[in-house]
Amino acid sequence: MTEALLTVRDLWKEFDGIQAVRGFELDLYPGEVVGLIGPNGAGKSTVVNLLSGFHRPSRGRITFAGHDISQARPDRIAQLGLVRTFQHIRLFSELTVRQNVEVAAAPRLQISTIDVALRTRRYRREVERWRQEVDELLEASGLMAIQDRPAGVLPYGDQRRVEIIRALATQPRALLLDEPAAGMNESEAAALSDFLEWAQGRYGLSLVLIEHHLDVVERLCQRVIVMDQGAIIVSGTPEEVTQHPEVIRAYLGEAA
Ligand SMILES: Nc1ncnc2c1ncn2[C@@H]1O[C@H](COP(=O)(O)OP(=O)(O)OP(=O)(O)O)[C@@H](O)[C@H]1O
Repeated sequence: MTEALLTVRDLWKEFDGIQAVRGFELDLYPGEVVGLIGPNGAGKSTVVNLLSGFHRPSRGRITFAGHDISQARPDRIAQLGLVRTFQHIRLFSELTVRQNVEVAAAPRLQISTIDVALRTRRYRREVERWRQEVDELLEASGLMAIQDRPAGVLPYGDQRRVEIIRALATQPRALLLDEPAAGMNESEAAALSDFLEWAQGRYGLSLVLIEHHLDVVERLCQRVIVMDQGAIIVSGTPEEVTQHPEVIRAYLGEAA
């Protein structure tokens, strides 16, 4: 049987007496898309912060691709291929859309300073490959037409897409998306779902998706975990969880 890419066991996080995460567990398999939903303050972002090294667990064990990353720093975790996006967008606002993506893809260029100085064949080949990868991401995300606009002036939905393709440009094995469709209307959220579906298939990615748009979750996720007050209350297929009485009470009830 295939091994899980990411495993989380008995994960806890306490902030000044608040138990933000209580005993979270996860097995994320290669190519799997798992949704993480729950009302405000349920602990979803804290889980993503713990998995990506932005917070240290109070207790528990996180393993990614065979490495114990429970105490690892964000840059090390990203290097291993576990990459996250943020609920609050972080872009180089002065740079164009294209430059934002190019910067994210640049660390994977296999060239030395000598290659750069002498413009070797290797240099030209690598730069060509780099441009093609960036083109493909811009094309598939629908951002090619606005590639030369500064990222900071774009509408919110477009900035979110730039943030996601910046994450994809690092060629992660797993992506943690914290509310990628936040602030989007229904058609923008549907377009984002199309793009995420494409990206997931193209790169064989595993995804953990925190999302309040349930239509996005239902469409993309094979499995959904529902949190409330720091703990997992239900997990199952999207159909199972959205019909579960606990979920209707804790989450859908609140939304209604
Ligand atoms: N850095 C922090 N310091 C103190 N308390 C925090 C911190 N981060 C989160 N919390 C608390 O932990 C709990 C869980 O918050 P978290 O942001 O993880 O919830 P969430 O499910 O992501 O909510 P939302 O959907 O509103 O983003 C909340 O009570 C929150 O106030």
